[in-house]
Amino acid sequence: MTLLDDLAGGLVVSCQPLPDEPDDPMRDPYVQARVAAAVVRGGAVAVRVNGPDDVRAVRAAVDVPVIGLYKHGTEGVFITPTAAHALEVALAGADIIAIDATDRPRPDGRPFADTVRLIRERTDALVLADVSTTAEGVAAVKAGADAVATTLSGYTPASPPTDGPDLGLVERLAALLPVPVIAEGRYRSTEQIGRAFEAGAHAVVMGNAVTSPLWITRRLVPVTPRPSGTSTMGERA
Ligand SMILES: CC(=O)N[C@H](C=O)[C@@H](O)[C@H](O)[C@H](O)COP(=O)(O)O
Repeated sequence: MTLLDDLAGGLVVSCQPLPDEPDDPMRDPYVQARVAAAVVRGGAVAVRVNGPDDVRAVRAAVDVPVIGLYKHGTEGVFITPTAAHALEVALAGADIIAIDATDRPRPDGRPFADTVRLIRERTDALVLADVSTTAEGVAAVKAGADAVATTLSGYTPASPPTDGPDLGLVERLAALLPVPVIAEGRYRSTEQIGRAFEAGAHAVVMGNAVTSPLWITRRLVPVTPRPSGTSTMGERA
């Protein structure tokens, strides 16, 4: 039994501010901890959280596994790109560390397998390999990953962008790998969640569609007759 058994058949909710929005008002560890507490109350079996400050705050607020990552930059390998980032997020209280396991060069020059080894030596955390292709998933398991997630499909040169989730990748990985496969990336509906479990997912991660008021509102406003930015409030001063 590992912590990954706690995730089986469940919904994991990613509690993160928008990465490309420095002014996202949700960018605050206290806020993310309240969001995490709310999704756990709603039935989330685990939460996925970015950065040591948010991981620390969320860890103190919930009693489910915390999947921690540490985003650095927005280009190339940016999800927990180095062993140092991984160790820092483990120290902050993450039970499972999500790490980019694509075959692209890593900023510290250390192969993914080395990072996994170091995490094993220095922490009790499990390793979740974020991948974008089937081959990367297979390589990540060879390198020692405890679980594989489809997080990066659609965000690397090896995986063309799509509107919806990459259910095909979930199916291929689940058929091939001896470790849990976590479906992540652009899940927006109950129907998609069901299809991921049919494809063999161990758990499904949903992010912005649950936890980002900014992201959700920006998708709703364009279908209203009144475009945003037309308030008269500013004129009343
Ligand atoms: C590619 C990348 O950086 N993905 C990140 C991974 O941690 C997050 O930015 C996503 O919000 C999360 O994975 C889930 O989000 P959604 O369910 O909205 O796709």
